[in-house]
Amino acid sequence: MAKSTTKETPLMQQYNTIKAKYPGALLLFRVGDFYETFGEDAIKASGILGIVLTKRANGSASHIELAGFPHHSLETYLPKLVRAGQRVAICDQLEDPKTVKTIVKRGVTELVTPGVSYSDNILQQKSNNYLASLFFEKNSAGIAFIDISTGEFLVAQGNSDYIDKLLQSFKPSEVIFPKSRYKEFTETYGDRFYTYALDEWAYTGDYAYESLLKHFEVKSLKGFGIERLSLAVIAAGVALHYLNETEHRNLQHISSVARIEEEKYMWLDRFTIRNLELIGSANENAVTLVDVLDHTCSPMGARMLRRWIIMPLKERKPIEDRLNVVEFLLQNEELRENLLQEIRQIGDLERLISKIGLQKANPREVCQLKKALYSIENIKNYCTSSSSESLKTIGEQLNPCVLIREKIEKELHAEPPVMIAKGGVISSGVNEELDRLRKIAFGGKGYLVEIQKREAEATGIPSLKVAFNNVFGYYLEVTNSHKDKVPSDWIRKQTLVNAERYITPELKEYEEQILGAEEKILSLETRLYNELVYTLSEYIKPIQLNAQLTAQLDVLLCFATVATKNFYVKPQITEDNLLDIKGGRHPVIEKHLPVGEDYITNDVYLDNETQQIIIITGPNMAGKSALLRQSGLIVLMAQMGCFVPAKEARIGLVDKIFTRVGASDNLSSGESTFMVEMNETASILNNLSDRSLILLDEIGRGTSTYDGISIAWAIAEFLHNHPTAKAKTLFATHYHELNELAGSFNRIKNYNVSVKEVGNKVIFLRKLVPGGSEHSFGIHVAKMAGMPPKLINRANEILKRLEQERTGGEHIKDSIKKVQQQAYQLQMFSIDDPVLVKIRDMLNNLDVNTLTPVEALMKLDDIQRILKG
Ligand SMILES: Nc1ncnc2c1ncn2[C@@H]1O[C@H](COP(=O)(O)OP(=O)(O)OP(=O)(O)O)[C@@H](O)[C@H]1O
Repeated sequence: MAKSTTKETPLMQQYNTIKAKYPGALLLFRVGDFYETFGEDAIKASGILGIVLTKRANGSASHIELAGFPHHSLETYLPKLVRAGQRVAICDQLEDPKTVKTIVKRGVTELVTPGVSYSDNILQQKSNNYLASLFFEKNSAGIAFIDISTGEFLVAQGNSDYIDKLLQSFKPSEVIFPKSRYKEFTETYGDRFYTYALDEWAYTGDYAYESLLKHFEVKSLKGFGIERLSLAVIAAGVALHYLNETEHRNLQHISSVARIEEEKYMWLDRFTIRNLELIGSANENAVTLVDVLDHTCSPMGARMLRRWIIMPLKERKPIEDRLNVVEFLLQNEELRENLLQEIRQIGDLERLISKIGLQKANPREVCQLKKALYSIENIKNYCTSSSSESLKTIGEQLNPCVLIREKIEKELHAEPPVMIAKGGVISSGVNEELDRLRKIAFGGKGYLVEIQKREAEATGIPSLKVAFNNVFGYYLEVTNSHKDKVPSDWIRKQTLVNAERYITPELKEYEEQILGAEEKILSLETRLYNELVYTLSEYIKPIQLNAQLTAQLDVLLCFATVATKNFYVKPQITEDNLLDIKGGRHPVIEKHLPVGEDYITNDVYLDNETQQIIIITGPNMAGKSALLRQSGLIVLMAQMGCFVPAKEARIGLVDKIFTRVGASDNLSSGESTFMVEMNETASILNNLSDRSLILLDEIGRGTSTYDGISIAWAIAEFLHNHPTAKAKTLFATHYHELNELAGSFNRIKNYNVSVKEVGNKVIFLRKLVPGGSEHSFGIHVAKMAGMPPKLINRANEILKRLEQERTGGEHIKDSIKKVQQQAYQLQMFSIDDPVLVKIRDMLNNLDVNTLTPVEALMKLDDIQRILKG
């Protein structure tokens, strides 16, 4: 902003005072019918919104940048600013400009940030929009998640692994923490979150505790079960403090706070969430599990489905309850259809009731609430009259809130406008004064005709006319021929060529009434409407419960739908320590195979006694990763309460799923990805339990072959010999050397994903069969990738040679040297071809002993490029 050298205008003084109160926020400053931005804000806003940037004088010797848009476009522009990562303070005029002579009072009415927003245009319908508040001490941290658009408020406390996992699962749109902890935060949790750091003073136990007591109007937090979580309480208190700071004061819809009950949910570490591609993927275009499963028909259901996916259960009873309802719904198609039809009518009841709490609901939304409550009543009837105990329980808890439904029905116009200013919101018969004013304002014509008729008769002027103009309002017009009949108390206002215009006290009084009536109607309707919304806000809790139960039903119905669509079966949940999947499929890959290809089903059996660890070898592209992931997904789906893609599945409850995928060297990142891989693997080994499922995909491939084999070997051995936790493990690897493990450890078994060699070709059978596999077929994959035939032939020769040498007990290094020496004699490397000389030199310079498979492939790629010129 250009510095002012002279006195600022009063408007800019007011602007600067307000701007200073909201550091870091872009201030939208209401001036008349526009929201204006100034200085740096204007530069930013014009860039993000593509609106014109102008300059205007600010005092006599300076200028300031300016960009603005009409106030009614706020809903269009605000989301763009917030999505671009801006915190936006909306500054409104707090009094009617018509009623004040000096500068109108202004103040910020809302500070919208990525994590604190309830506008439909900013929020994604199917995802929650969480603000995470984090407070950490040395080894542990407290976290609170708040979604102001739905009223959810959750807290947890634990070590950084747990907090990290929660951040990955809940994907908050914004994370707040104490200012001094910025470095620590990014070091521990990464730099991918939108963050905002707050002053330290808010982070005190007493202040936070008091804020919570005050908000919930309680004497202690015992009722919420969070009293002892001192760090989480601080995080939660600061979350409320932040909402207050962002000018969100009507928070009755945040009606309770709950602890995330760690002991109820399966532990999915962050790699599992990412690697199994549950609700998102590094690759934006990838299809994820939620894309396949989501057949919900309400936004609340869609959001709940996402929560169920990232938080599968680990207690048998609630899982079976869900599965039984899905089974019941599957068997009762008519009920299913009826329920679906009603849920579709309900809309986003959860966010709607939040808006009522925030006093931001518009008349049409209140009308929608009424419709939703009718559907709730129908759902209640369907559920209570069904023969499923679980559905009956849901039905009994649903509350159609008949009293308020009737109140809305009676007081609100059946089809109200979105904006209250349009009028016609409150029905007639609700308020006598409103009815009277409406009669005056809208019944005017009849009244005027009556006056005209009466006066015409009284004066004997048949051509008497009542009309209106802007100069002196309503008047009576008399043609010159009748002028003499005009009564003496009429006041002449205008003389025309052929006529004269008069006003009377009666007309004047009537006119004032009409003009005042419209304004009065608007303010009366607004008052009555606000009173109605206020009454509704007393029903937040039962309506939130309705929303939650409907969402639950929606997800269960969705599970029934996908089960029929995708031929899933009901899994058997047991307390045994085994996994027995027959004919399992990958729920996502099976939906996206090329036309004509079928997904090959596979059996996987694991237990803690005989077959705890399976080493899966097989060529590249055989389907090892798919098999690992499908096993993880089937367990996860079963414990969500969903049917599974298999012929049969017996799932002994799993408490944690860990996934690790060997790092593919990321040369550009500069960090040792192998080191990262080892760190991550170490964290699994420290958190094992007897009911854990571990999926290891090519662990160790990020280093040289022998290192890799040794580490993979040691990990398998460790898992097998762990004194307390016989974690079930699927271990996919390229190293067939690991097949030797089965000889020494009785619970390690070898399997391979089979292929058939026909002549020089490999056909992928994709069946998991007992026994190890002989070789990797990596060269075959190189051929499929289109490498030159000469090169492929040579690679085959080298391979054969190496295998022969190794079976003769020779060291791999020596074998490679021999192969290199022989290379000179081969025709392919005829010395005078400069291209081939270059390739020869490249190969000679390779240190095969430390070469990783990825580097080898990259070298092959280089060679191919050289050959192609
Ligand atoms: N059971 C199956 N039925 C049909 N197609 C499958 C099956 N399993 C895998 N595929 C297909 O094969 C492709 C390769 O599978 P996957 O990535 O699991 O192989 P991989 O053995 O892990 O290979 P690499 O060792 O190269 O990582 C998959 O993308 C999928 O399209």
